[in-house]
Amino acid sequence: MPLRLRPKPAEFHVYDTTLRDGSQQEGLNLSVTDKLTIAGYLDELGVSFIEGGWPGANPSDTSFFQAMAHGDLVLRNATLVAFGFTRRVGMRAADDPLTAALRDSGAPVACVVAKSHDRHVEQALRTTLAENLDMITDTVSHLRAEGQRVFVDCEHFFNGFLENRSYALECVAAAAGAGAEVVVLCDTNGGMLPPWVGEIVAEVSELGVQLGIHCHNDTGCAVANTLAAVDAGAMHVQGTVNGYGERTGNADLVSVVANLELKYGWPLLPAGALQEATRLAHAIAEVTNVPPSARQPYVGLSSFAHKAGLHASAIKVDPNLYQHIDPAVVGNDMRMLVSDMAGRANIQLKGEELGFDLSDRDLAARVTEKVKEAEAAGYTFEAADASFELLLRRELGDLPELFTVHSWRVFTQLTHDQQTDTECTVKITARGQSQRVVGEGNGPVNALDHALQLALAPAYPMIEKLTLVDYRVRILDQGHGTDATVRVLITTSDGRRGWTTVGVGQNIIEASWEALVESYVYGLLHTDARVAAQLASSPTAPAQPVPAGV
Ligand SMILES: CC(=O)SCCNC(=O)CCNC(=O)[C@H](O)C(C)(C)COP(=O)(O)OP(=O)(O)OC[C@H]1O[C@@H](n2cnc3c(N)ncnc32)[C@H](O)[C@@H]1OP(=O)(O)O
Ligand SMILES: CC(=O)C(=O)O
Repeated sequence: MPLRLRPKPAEFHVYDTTLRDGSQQEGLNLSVTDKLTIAGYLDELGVSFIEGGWPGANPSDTSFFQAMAHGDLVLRNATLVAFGFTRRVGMRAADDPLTAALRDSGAPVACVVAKSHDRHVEQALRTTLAENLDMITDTVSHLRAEGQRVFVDCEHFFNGFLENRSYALECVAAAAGAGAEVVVLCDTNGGMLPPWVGEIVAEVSELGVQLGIHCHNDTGCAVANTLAAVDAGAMHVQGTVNGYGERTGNADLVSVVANLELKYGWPLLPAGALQEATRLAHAIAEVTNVPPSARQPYVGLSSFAHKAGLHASAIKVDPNLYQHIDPAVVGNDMRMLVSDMAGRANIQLKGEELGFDLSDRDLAARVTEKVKEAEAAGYTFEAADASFELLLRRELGDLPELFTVHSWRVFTQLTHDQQTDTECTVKITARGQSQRVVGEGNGPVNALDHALQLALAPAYPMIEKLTLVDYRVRILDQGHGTDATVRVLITTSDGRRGWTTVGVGQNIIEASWEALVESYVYGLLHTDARVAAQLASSPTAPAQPVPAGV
């Protein structure tokens, strides 16, 4: 059925405010270097405008604009924007130091935030409605006369429109009349819903002014509200990468753009740039140090992860049966999850992903059964791809015995000087060499890890390159207190990539040991040249082994 879609306007702006509104998010703090790095990524993504911050408001924003003017980063796609507010009450724009900071920022565009809600003018600015209109006109005219392009963000526009429609419209008209290229209608408190935004934007469009939209996500509708505004005539969308921003954040610009490119069919970014969206969104998250949400639309780790057996069985026939787009279009990947909800198809597809042929229905059914039994006992393979591969290899008879553990023991004591020290003894045979080794550590897992490494190093010297990088414990049967069953997930790295293994037990040390041993077995299989050669000569060797990542 053909859907109603607005044709792309002749001019359309993708405006990013990650560096300004995004950095208003609680816990998100950017240095000048961070800002330059993020600006580089945004430019690579190909947004039309990058709002760099508020020059004059704080030293790091001022320095950022100085660094940009100095050529520390040269933008290839985007135009830099400096953000600020209208001149102060009772001043001339030409005399206001913050207007001067905008003018002198070196940015070709200034985005000026203006009050457009009468109550805000009277209560927050504590001035008259007429003075606020003059502040808008004076500031925009001054900056235009000084040669800057000007956009105006009308703060609290939607609430203002609902309370005093004619005044809100007067603010838009004043901005446009003074030379603002785009007047951006802001849902500053984020309380709007798509039908309201659509209706109001359509009505404001009648002024014949180029309109933009800036939405916050307080109703969970920031992206939907942005699209409603676009449908009603907006030609400029503001948002932030990963939806960063004040309170619940801003419209996620990647979702907005992906929707417009892929659903509306509007080319907005340079050719090929959307395919970099997942990489760039994650790279930006690395700089902001805010863990990316796995469930983020389009670019999240789970955006194309399939868990349910029914889904996988259809995906085996055609991935599009359970996906709204091809993940590659946004640079993401389909992932098959293995869990107790898996059917044969999940296991076959996951096996294929790892390079194993599980087309044999009986074999796939056997592995599925094993997975379900293990998951019922508390194991989880969704988060532990490496343990799933080992389970698969065991079932295929394709797991050589790399070492035999005869015994292990852990001993923690409080010393006379009130320190605890922990010692672990393991007895292991590896490549025909039997050893009894003692490892020390600051706790039992650390000591087990040291002892295991020491015991394996003579037979497998490369084991020293493997490091435990993450350790997570979870109680499975809450309410059992200290005799509960626990699940341990361990992530190990060889310096280039990581993998996760799982152990389960009523004894936390036993569960840790299991996960630890699995992590070293997996590590040796994938990093020790002699083990790899041994595997390659095995009759059930996978066609092209693909290491599982974390
Ligand atoms: C909706 C938004 O998110 S807009 C972006 C908001 N971002 C920020 O506020 C971050 C950067 N802000 C700052 O560093 C500071 O607030 C500054 C430098 C801008 C101003 O600092 P101060 O001079 O100490 O003022 P303060 O922050 O306490 O109050 C804001 C002042 O601006 C006035 N003001 C608010 N909006 C506007 C506006 N659109 N135009 C002109 N003046 C305004 C307020 O009435 C208040 O005036 P007052 O000092 O006479 O009370
Ligand atoms: C301008 C802005 O950030 C807002 O109104 O939310």
